[in-house]
Amino acid sequence: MGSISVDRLTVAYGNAVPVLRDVSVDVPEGRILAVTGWSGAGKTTLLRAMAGLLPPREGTVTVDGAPAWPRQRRPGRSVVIIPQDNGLLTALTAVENIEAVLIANQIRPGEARRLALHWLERLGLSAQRDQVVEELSGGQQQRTAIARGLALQGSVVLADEVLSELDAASRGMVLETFREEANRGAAVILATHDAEAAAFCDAELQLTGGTARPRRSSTRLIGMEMVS
Ligand SMILES: Nc1ncnc2c1ncn2[C@@H]1O[C@H](COP(=O)(O)OP(=O)(O)OP(=O)(O)O)[C@@H](O)[C@H]1O
Repeated sequence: MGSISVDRLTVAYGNAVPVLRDVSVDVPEGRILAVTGWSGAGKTTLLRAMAGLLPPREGTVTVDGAPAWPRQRRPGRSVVIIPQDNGLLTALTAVENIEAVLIANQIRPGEARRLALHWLERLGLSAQRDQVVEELSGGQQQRTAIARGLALQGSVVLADEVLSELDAASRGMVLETFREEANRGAAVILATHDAEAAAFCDAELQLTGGTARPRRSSTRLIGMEMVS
């Protein structure tokens, strides 16, 4: 159902030295890719380029066979990004945050409510559904953002450092939901510093270039069939 292909991708901010240089990776449907690397290595940059939010300087990103850039504004929810900073509206409740995004994506209000409640329950947040976000703990906010992203049922799911505030039990639950998403047919990409989470994934793309060593190859891939 979902696949993403990154081919010889180079991304830079303005005229600066590229953050990513010559990165290639394919994530077929049903697979989970971990994107690892030190702070500043370019994990968020890669996910944003995969989502079509940043233009390639060179190379391409292809989602389900279509170019990710320029980003399509047509209705549809093929690529979903769960951002590192959550991006929740703090004055709204957990359920309202999810409903608002679903309704903005052409889902009818009744169905949006049903889906929002389902995903909050799936992430262990039924008791928090009517609490405003600013009253939730960091980990509860992170799980709310994950529930909001998964409720969109994207064919490609990009999760940016979404485990950082979670205890071990919650991390396990979230990884299990990502596995279910992959089993549904999505391609899942998880940027993480967590070695255990990376080991749970089907393959790992380690970014080693960053801005500190821009002349070195940016990628190393562990996991055979994803090498392109
Ligand atoms: N909007 C921007 N404008 C200019 N430079 C940026 C911008 N966003 C990120 N960078 C730079 O790009 C590099 C990679 O940043 P990025 O956020 O992709 O790294 P990361 O691996 O996700 O880091 P972390 O693990 O700390 O989240 C950094 O040197 C950063 O300063």
